[in-house]
Amino acid sequence: MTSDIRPLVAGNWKMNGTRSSLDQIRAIAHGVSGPLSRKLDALICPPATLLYVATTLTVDTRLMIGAQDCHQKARTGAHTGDISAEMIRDCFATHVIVGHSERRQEYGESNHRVLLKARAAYDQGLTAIICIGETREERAEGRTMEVLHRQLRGSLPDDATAANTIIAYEPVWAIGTGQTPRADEVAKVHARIRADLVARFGEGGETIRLLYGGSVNPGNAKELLGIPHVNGALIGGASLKAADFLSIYHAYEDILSSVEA
Ligand SMILES: O=C(CO)COP(=O)(O)O
Repeated sequence: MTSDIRPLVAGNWKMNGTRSSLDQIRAIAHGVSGPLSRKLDALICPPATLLYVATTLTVDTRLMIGAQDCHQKARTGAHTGDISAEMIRDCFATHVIVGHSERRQEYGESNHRVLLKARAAYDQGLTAIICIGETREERAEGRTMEVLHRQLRGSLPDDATAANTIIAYEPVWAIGTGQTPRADEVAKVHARIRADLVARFGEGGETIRLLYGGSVNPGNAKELLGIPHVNGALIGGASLKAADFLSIYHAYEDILSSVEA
């Protein structure tokens, strides 16, 4: 991690969570509202069905709530089944994930569509968490950096800033598999993403948060989150249980105190 960027621990609940899961949201909100919250942000992205109730439950806490996707049209229209950035804002959510590999794969979302979705998020004052990542095949062919460069160039609007954008590097082969890249590989990729952002956005690119996602769990969090240029995590499975999410969140206690020492 880089000491001058405030880290973020974020959970993506994907297609999980019903009303009975609200206890987990409550417990997470309680757990992230202690002294560590002065140095660290926390976000949960529940399914859209729980969005409004989740923001209502967490209104006076340090836990932020985000959505998992939005339509590329920011406000309203004839798009059956879709949710707009305006609707997300109307639920008092502050963030939205766009371009997750599950959406890129299941719905054929292109880089350009992801860019339009990010713009829709900006239009409504939301922070877009833009996901990029290589597949197992692309990695095996040694094309990781090329793929990430193309995704970054194609998915990020020209007016991306540290205030409206977070990048999540999620190797597709690491999602839900229990496999993660080695620490030196994550370090190399994040350094390249940072360099890419600085080349395009200048000084503004230096402070856009870079999250790592893919099989982050309480056992590997300290190692992954301590890597240079890793400014937090986007957690899938391990964010569903408050105890696991909070254990990852608390991995930052040691990391932040060693940075300060
Ligand atoms: O896709 C992810 C978060 O967006 C990562 O999922 P897992 O943590 O379950 O591997």
